[in-house]
Amino acid sequence: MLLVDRETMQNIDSYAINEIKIPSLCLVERAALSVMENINLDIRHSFALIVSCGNNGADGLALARNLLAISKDCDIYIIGNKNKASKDFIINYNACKNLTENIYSIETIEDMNFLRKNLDRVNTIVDGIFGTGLNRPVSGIYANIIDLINEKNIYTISIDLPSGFDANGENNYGSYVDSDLIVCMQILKKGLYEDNYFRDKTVVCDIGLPQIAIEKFVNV
Ligand SMILES: NC(=O)C1=CN([C@@H]2O[C@H](COP(=O)(O)OP(=O)(O)OC[C@H]3O[C@@H](n4cnc5c(N)ncnc54)[C@H](OP(=O)(O)O)[C@@H]3O)[C@@H](O)[C@H]2O)[C@H](O)CC1
Ligand SMILES: [K+]
Repeated sequence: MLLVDRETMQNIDSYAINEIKIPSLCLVERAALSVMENINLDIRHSFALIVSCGNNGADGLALARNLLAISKDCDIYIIGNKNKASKDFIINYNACKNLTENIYSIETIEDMNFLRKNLDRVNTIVDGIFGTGLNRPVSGIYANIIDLINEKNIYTISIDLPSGFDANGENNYGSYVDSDLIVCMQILKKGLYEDNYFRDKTVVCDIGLPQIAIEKFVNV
């Protein structure tokens, strides 16, 4: 079984993008579509996509775009500073803005109260807050939102990793999303494998990272 830690996954991603010249946006699109393939669209019609502004969030917004394209009901909640957003996030955000008005920034207590109420409209939450970029304990509004997701007991899908969970399984960063399904990109992250509570909920999906990029950093 092929496993990677956070740093190795980041090396593979960046080698594929910077050396092999695979457009990052294509990987994000594949990631989004791989999540979509794992959603039962016959029963899931209403979604809350909760994202922050990195590429885990970009995957979430690309998924929102694809769900909106087939007329699914999507509320998009954004945490963090959009001025620091990744370019793949911004591209997908601009498209989402043209497809729905239901996009909300979550910054204040009032925003949190709105989120608490509005989440009851949906039967599916998509967690695109943190993936392999998580590198320190989760605090403030991020921790509050993760706790709220868990309180709600709504079916929740995490993109790549449950937000707040350390990809390496070494650090306790505080709150993490207690997801029902984890759609992990390309290679199983070590932390997910080592704990069968997470492993049993995880599917691993190919997003088109070439074998040559993987073999550069992992003994296959
Ligand atoms: N091109 C690619 O690399 C692809 C990645 N995929 C998906 O993207 C994520 C990884 O994306 P990345 O942008 O590297 O990071 P995250 O989105 O996981 O995190 C975003 C930023 O959040 C900050 N951060 C980290 N820890 C915390 C914390 N505890 N509290 C607040 N903020 C935090 C950090 O930025 P700083 O500058 O603040 O350090 C992160 O950069 C990967 O998991 C995949 O889902 C695509 O799937 C394919 C292409
Ligand atoms: K996530």
